[in-house]
Amino acid sequence: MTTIIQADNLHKSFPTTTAIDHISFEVFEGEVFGLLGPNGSGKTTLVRLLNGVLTPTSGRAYVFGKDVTTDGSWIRARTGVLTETPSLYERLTAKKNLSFFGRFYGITDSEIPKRTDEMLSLMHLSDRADEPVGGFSKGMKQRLAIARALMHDPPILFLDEPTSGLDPESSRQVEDIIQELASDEQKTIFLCTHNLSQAERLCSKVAMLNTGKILAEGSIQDLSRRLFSAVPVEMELLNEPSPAVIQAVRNTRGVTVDSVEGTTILFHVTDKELIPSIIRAVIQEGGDMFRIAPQDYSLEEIYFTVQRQGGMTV
Ligand SMILES: Nc1ncnc2c1ncn2[C@@H]1O[C@H](COP(=O)(O)OP(=O)(O)OP(=O)(O)O)[C@@H](O)[C@H]1O
Repeated sequence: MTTIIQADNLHKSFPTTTAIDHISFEVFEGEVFGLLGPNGSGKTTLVRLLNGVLTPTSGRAYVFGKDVTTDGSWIRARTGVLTETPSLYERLTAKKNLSFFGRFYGITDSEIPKRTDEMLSLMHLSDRADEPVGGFSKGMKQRLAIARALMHDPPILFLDEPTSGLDPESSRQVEDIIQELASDEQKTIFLCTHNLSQAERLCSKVAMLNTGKILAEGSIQDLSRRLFSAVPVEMELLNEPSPAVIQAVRNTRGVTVDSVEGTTILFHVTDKELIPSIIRAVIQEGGDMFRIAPQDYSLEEIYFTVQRQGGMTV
């Protein structure tokens, strides 16, 4: 796995606040990395540091191995940034907006029409290309702003709350685009969001930021394994389980039975890998297994547990 972004004890203080407090993390190529945190936790400051727009007070950060402090313009030529309030020229058409920003990014006049058409098509805006942006819906403006950030074909995209203020349908459309950019175009995506279910759908890894500190970082599976010592499992049988079947589940290593409700046994197991041995034990005792479902912890459960604990203890 190639490291694309690396922060090493990165720290940023303003005269009266510490915005980023000695954080370290890595983002790999093609990842959708979610930066989660409440308002004022330091997300925007971190994006600005990683793009070389702000200088760290101490510590280091590298993008493609280049130091953000000394190689900001080299880095910015390879990143696309969508800020929380994307500024588009309302009186210009979608096409003219993209052409304008394309020129700004140094795309040659001969390449601009092709690139503009590609971007409008990727964002499902081709049929509105010649209309002024002032008449666009919020969702359309947001897709155009993503297109703008992609004009120079950057391998990394920083998206700050890309679906804030959008209705569920437009949000889903933007999420689908983000997913396509990562899977089909191999873009590395750094997604700042408050939206936990969105992060759960999109991100391969998340970092939880609070008052400038990373409280936890990892994939959702990794975080749940580290936070919770057992996986909840629901096992449904065709008929009510016999005492022998219940005992067989109870006797399997790593299992704690919580309750038996009709045809369903609810239990916790210390490791998902023990599930096949539970299935074997039930079948051996003549249980007619109908369904077994290990329940994953949601990102919301993980997030609030981490916030309550003030960080990961393991
Ligand atoms: N230029 C600045 N000068 C002084 N303080 C700043 C500056 N920029 C950010 N801060 C402070 O740093 C902290 C982190 O702010 P930041 O904007 O990075 O948070 P955020 O997580 O992006 O918030 P939001 O979700 O509301 O956008 C806040 O306390 C903020 O007031």
